[in-house]
Amino acid sequence: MSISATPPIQPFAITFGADNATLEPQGQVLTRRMSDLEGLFADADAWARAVADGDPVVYTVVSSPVPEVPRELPQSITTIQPGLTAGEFWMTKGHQHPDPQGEIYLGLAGHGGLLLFDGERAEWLDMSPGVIGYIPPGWAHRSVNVGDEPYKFLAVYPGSAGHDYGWVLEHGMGLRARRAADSGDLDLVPFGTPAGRHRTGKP
Ligand SMILES: O=P(O)(O)OC[C@H]1O[C@H](O)[C@H](O)[C@@H](O)[C@@H]1O
Repeated sequence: MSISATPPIQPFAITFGADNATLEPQGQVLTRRMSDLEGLFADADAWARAVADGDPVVYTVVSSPVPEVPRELPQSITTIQPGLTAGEFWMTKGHQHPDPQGEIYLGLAGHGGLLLFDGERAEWLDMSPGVIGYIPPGWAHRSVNVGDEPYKFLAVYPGSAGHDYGWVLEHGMGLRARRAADSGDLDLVPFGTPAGRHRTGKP
């Protein structure tokens, strides 16, 4: 069942399906394909090839029926597929809240990271099942799947926070999450690092 409640909302329970990270009742479902992530990966040519080569689903966001309106507290479960685009881990678009308000994430499955950027400082929170990541007001945030399985997390956020995607296109996110070619480990590199290069300048 997919519904979207209208305020005033009556108290209700949502059943969380742990196996597939489902919500019942369920609200909107958002699907983001590679073509929706234009301008976000360091290697624009690799991004364009991935779009041409099937335009894969990178992540989905399943919301509860609680709407994004002032004073409500919507929730959603995001599932990011595992993948790499020219060595850069698949990720969400990332956004800033136009109305600076906090948000919490809870890791549910897989291995991910929460990249936070306030315009000057960047922080990385390692996310796995059971970890709560806190996003303070004023920090843009992007989630990244750094594992080989789908990374799933629950988000709870103020309904009036909003999503500013232009901020990330303008300011970047401070860091990029890459898979090191030699070790296969997570390598966080400065945001402006050319695609295919490491912090040390190695090819
Ligand atoms: O909005 P994106 O940057 O694409 O991130 C995907 C989603 O992540 C979390 O679930 C947020 O709470 C959602 O509001 C957001 O839509």
